[in-house]
Amino acid sequence: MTTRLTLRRPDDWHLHLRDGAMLRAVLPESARHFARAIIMPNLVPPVVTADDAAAYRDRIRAALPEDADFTPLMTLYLTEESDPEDVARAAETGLVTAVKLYPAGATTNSASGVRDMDRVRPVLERMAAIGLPLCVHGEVTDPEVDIFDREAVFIDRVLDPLRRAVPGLRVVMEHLTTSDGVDYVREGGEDLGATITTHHLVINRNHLLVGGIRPHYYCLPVAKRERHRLALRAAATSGAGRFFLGTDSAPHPDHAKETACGCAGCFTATNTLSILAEVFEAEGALDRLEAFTSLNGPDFYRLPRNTGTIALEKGDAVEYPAAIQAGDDRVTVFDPGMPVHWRVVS
Ligand SMILES: NC(=O)N[C@@H](CC(=O)O)C(=O)O
Ligand SMILES: [Zn+2]
Ligand SMILES: [Zn+2]
Repeated sequence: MTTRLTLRRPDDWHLHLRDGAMLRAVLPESARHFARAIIMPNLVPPVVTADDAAAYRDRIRAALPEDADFTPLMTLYLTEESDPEDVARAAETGLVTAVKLYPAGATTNSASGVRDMDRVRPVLERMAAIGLPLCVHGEVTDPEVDIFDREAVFIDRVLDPLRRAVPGLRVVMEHLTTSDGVDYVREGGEDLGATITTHHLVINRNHLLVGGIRPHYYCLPVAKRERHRLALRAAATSGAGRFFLGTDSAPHPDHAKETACGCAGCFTATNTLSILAEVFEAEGALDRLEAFTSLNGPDFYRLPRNTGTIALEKGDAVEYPAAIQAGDDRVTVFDPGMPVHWRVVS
């Protein structure tokens, strides 16, 4: 029985760090284990221009613990006013690693997102020309479409037409939640990748709704049926190259989640690696964990793999805090609902 696991240092290809006191509270939780992370730009106001991204990167660097070895990979929030020149310059100087598409109204802080895809075509064409990836929150916002179908409908109505209209555009489907998404990525060729979160490998919609509504399991895209969770587990543990970890760790103060209209987002930075090791072990795929956490992502993004390593050991159930404190706010840590036995030891 394997009881020790050494992995190349992992990266998180989808992370929300927020700003201010929240940033200072959550950043060490990611920097402890991850070498790099794609930093989501959905602040209020959003990170739209190269100048915004440089200022946010500097605030993140300033909030890092002194001994941390962590590189934020910045993104720009795509709006209908985004300037192709500004985006291209930000990419060419190495300031940004990707651009993020939020359909307007699809998720937390997406009000400035895109309504009409035709209006962002010049930016997307420029991105295709320089190889700058587009990270996509893949849900339609049409009120007629059932929330459990929004990812599948997005693929048909928006993503597939977009990829045909802008050949060569490199796309990451963020936080996949359906077997439809898994199939589309499998068949999508080398310019299409996908992140999968830790929590979507663990919960289905029953966890959210059975026996009482559980706001800390509410995230977007919302967890789906069990068969979709199983498809995600199969994809993540397959070792297949274009699936990689993006935790989508998305902290909200407890008071904003435990309320009549609660925010979407699960905070998983603290215990993600322990949970993932448990999941991969259960699938008989511990030998493929490194591909998911540490190899496939940099390969897709055409960045060097990390050189350092991280070690996990299996033992008694790991104890981690139920919540962390962010200024005056409490932020509940994702509860996988099962004991996890793998702890990060170095
Ligand atoms: N995933 C979530 O449920 N929430 C994210 C936004 C997002 O990634 O869609 C957040 O910023 O809180
Ligand atoms: Zn999203
Ligand atoms: Zn997110």
